[in-house]
Amino acid sequence: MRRRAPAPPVDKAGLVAQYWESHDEELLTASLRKIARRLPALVTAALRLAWQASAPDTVVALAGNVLAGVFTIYGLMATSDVLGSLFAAGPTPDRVRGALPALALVAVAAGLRGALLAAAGWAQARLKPQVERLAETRLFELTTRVELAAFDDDDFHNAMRRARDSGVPDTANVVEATISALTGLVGVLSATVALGVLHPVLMPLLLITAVPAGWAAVRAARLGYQAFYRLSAARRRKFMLSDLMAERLPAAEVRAFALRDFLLGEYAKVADLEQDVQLDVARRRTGVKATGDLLTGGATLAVYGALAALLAAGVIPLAVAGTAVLAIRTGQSSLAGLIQTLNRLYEAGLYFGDYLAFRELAGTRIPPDPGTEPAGLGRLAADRITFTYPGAGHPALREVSVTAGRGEVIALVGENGSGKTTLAKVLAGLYRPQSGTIRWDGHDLSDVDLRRLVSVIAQDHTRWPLTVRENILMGGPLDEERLADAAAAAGADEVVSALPLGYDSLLDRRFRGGHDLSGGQWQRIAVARGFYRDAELVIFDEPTSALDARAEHTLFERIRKHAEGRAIVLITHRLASVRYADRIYVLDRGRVAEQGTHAELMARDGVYAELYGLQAAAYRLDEALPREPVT
Ligand SMILES: Nc1ncnc2c1ncn2[C@@H]1O[C@H](COP(=O)(O)OP(=O)(O)OP(=O)(O)O)[C@@H](O)[C@H]1O
Repeated sequence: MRRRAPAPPVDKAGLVAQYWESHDEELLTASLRKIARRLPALVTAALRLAWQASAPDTVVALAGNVLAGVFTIYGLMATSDVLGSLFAAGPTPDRVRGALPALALVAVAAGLRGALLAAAGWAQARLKPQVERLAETRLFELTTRVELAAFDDDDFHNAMRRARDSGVPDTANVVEATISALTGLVGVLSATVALGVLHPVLMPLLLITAVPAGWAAVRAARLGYQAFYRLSAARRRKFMLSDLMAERLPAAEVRAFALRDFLLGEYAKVADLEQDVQLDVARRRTGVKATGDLLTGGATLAVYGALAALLAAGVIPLAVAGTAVLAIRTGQSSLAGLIQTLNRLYEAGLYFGDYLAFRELAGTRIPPDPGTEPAGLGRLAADRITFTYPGAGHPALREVSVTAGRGEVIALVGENGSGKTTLAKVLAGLYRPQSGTIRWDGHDLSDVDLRRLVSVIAQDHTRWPLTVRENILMGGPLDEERLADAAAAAGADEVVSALPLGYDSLLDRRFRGGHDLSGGQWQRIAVARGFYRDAELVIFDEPTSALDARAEHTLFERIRKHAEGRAIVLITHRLASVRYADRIYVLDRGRVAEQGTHAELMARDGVYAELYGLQAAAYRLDEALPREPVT
């Protein structure tokens, strides 16, 4: 069974919250207890990922921090000995001399602690890019493997965007925060152990001073999330406005419709709101920090009072009291840091959770392993196939049967939305029909590996931001002769010869030296891609929609020749160009309404004849118009 992600929450304005905002409320309301409950699972998952990214770096990062903690305790104990010698009775030079061995130990402990922390810090820094890379690679391994239909499922899509935009970056943050939390924990434990060894009564003193600092850290973090939450709708609008003002695609319309002042005005409104909220947060955070500092000051006073009382009562000697002050300071900063880190870990953990959940979800959408690759294609036969897009109310294809044999050109025609593109994608194995069968020389389509045998020139083909050569080869091996033939067949050779670097020209204006092409020129490159691939089944989905009349005529001729030794499925609205097709299927609202050769369909005088007649009449009308220029 497929797992569906929970429905996105709806915000106060009635808008469906965006995928990047889904955790804001959770962050806003998370209690320390809730944070603590989630931590073990989070830490385990983070450490597992860190281990997979680099076992040696994980070991060094963890062991370095733990050992540094041991040396902190050791250093504090040695400090106590130093103070004990200094505060002992006797002449000062003797006391100093007596303190020297312990002082040397303090220096050694500090040096080793520093070295261990440096090694752990280095390992931690090395882990970050490795974890990020691993997380990203795993994500893309899945996004490129899941069935195409998953991309039509908006729950899947949202889960993927969340995992990609926040999950991957926060994966490294979770690992980093886990190790930092461990560092903080070791720091707190070391100080606590040191205090306990000095005198058990000293242990609670650490808590007294740490609580206000911890409270201030959590409160300040909450205020930050609240601002983030309050600004979520504004941020969404700001993203949209910044895209409109600083992206290439809308740039022409921004100028043509004189939208500059309007957009800047809208932007100012959002920016004002954002600024107000941020200033408000800054003011409240300062208040929280001041209160925290004040309370910490009070608590410190109380601790010193307690120490003085213990000293006066003879419970602890002066040297122990001095060391206790140091230990409390060490523990205090570790504890404040630890609480902050746990907060960070929890926040990053929510997005990391999304990443893990997406990986699980994507695992359920991976098609079964394809079988063996057939040697060639004799006949492809679809029998009464029905296909409904995920979430769609009605089928895009109903009980459709078509066949395409080697050496044949079959044409799919019909009005917009009649199901031509959907049928082509189903025949190519990109979508699996819910019922009916498709057989490739008798083998069910799901049992054969078609990846190298089918070529689809999509109607909405991608304008790959790569070089011309890469756009045509699409990762395939280079065969210069075939490349030249494919480019010539598609009319892309003319495009290439006009570019300064020929096949090496980069087709992306966002990079230096990049070029852009006209719609028709892009289409020629896309068609060349289809010709270059030595496929058994080639699907051309409106390959001439952007071509001029001459190029269109030539291309249809080439497609016809290309059918030798393979099967061609051609989708087009130019009915004059399908006259030569071996079979024409006329689709109407997802069904095959008519089929046959051009002559048969004309004789039938049905939908095809009507559409053909309309197009022909338009040309005849045009021919009948006066040729003199209109004055
Ligand atoms: N990804 C999708 N998700 C849901 N419905 C879709 C999707 N793609 C297409 N449809 C719907 O399926 C039906 C068939 O669409 P299809 O693209 O196959 O039509 P077509 O005959 O190729 O149209 P055109 O001539 O405009 O290219 C339409 O009702 C369309 O709205």
